[in-house]
Amino acid sequence: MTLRIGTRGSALALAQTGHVADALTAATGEDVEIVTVTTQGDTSRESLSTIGGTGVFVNALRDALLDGACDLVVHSLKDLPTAPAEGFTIAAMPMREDPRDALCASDDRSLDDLPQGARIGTGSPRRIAQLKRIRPDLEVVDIRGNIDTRLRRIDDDLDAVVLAAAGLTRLGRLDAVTGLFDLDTWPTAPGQGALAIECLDDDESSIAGSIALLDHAPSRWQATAERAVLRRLEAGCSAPVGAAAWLDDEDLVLQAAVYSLDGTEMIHLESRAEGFSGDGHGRELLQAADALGVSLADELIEAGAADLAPLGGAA
Ligand SMILES: NCc1[nH]cc(CCC(=O)O)c1CC(=O)O
Repeated sequence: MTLRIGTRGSALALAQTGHVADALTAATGEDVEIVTVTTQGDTSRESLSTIGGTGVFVNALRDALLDGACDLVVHSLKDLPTAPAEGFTIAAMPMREDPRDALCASDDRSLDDLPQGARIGTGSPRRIAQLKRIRPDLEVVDIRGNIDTRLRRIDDDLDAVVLAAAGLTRLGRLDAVTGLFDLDTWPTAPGQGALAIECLDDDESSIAGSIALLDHAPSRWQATAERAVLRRLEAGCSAPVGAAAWLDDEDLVLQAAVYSLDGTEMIHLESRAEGFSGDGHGRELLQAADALGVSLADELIEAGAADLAPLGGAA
């Protein structure tokens, strides 16, 4: 049997899918083929919000599954809406890459080294709020496009850009990183650095079982807790919300923050749950991770999170 993996055609998507293909070959011994799915988001010159937000990428890959053009697809988890999709299942979340954000600046500068009024590029409301909080003097410039396009702006018209360390790692561009933000002061997008391998939710098929060999339980616990925060807040991927979970011995620690768009206000809370041990892939720990995220989101709302920023809405 040949397993066909559907992917977007961007350099990052192809790099991610290449890793998954190698891991799948190693784990199953099956032949693996990569099918590039061109999406309207890749070909259109219109802004993403005009053609339906980041959901266009996800939907095009799911259509390829429904059409039988491929057997599984690879998503960046942070770009996947938190609402469960009927008929599809996330059969694996492989071991997560570094979830931190990275600063990429000219002349090897850290954030502290940047001169007054330096121009720094990011289009993410969360990153804008986090930057303004620490360096209100900076001029934040809204940038879009793929990672290489963004990196090229450094030394061109910008002093620095903020990007996910995971994407830079996967593209072999860690050389561009001049600083990394600590998760406990700079929580990132829920699920950042993690991949979701999705297939049709079909009991008759053995594909989900093959894919499940790539699942990494601790990564799934972390991502599940983080995404539960976003889901419970009814927030989209563009809301100024950060969440970070990690294991401290057998405790799952979860921190989450909601920011006002100008960065002047923040609610940042932490919670933890016990008993996350072994490599258990069972439902129970996933439910506990989800419950941890839900209760932390409730505490955020209780503390006034919904008054700080618009949480809902698409990118
Ligand atoms: N929103 C775009 C996007 N989706 C996934 C990544 C990076 C890889 C990841 O977080 O898994 C990026 C780029 C970025 O935010 O720098």
